[in-house]
Amino acid sequence: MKKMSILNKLEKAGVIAVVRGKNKEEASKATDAIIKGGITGIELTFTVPNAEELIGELVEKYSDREDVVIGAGTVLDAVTARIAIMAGAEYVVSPCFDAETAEICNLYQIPYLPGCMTITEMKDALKSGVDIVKLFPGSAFGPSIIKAFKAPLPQLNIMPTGGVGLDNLADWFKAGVTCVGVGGNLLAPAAKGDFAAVTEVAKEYVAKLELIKSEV
Ligand SMILES: O=C[C@H](O)COP(=O)(O)O
Repeated sequence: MKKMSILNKLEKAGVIAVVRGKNKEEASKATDAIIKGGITGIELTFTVPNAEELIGELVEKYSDREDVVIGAGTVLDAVTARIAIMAGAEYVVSPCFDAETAEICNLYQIPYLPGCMTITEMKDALKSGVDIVKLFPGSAFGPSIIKAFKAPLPQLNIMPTGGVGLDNLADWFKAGVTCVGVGGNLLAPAAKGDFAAVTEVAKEYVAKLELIKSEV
């Protein structure tokens, strides 16, 4: 089943790179640099101008890479979700939960990862067929919150995003998250045009993740 396969790829990727950029070219080069560094989860955000074009290009470019999973981020409504899905996005991420976006993702059997901060939002997301919630912003809580959320909702898969970096990666995974979203801490050199540095930082995340997974 395609949806399950995408969810499995997200879990296996562990780190999902939240790609922003001032234009399509910067975001494209940053994505290539991240994948070159070994990170296989890409969330191409709709704050990038013409994001849907780039999603289509990236899906095509990495079509022979079974491990690479390319989704759309900062999707605020169902119209944008449909545009992203038609462009080839394999999953959809929002900063907040939107029931209509969940419906359109369910229609096409595409995983929807909405931003949630409360038990009520998480419960509503689960009832709408969501498989992984994005705890956003993760920096507002910290890893210790995972145990508290999972006490009443042990079935919840959580992807914290916002403030996740090399310094707290292990703590999040030890707390029981399914995967994490990482933006600024990974992509900072891209804004200065240093894509080789992005690759090096990505390699550090991959190495750390391997170590964490061998310990968890
Ligand atoms: O939507 C996600 C955020 O933009 C990523 O947050 P971050 O840059 O703190 O990792």
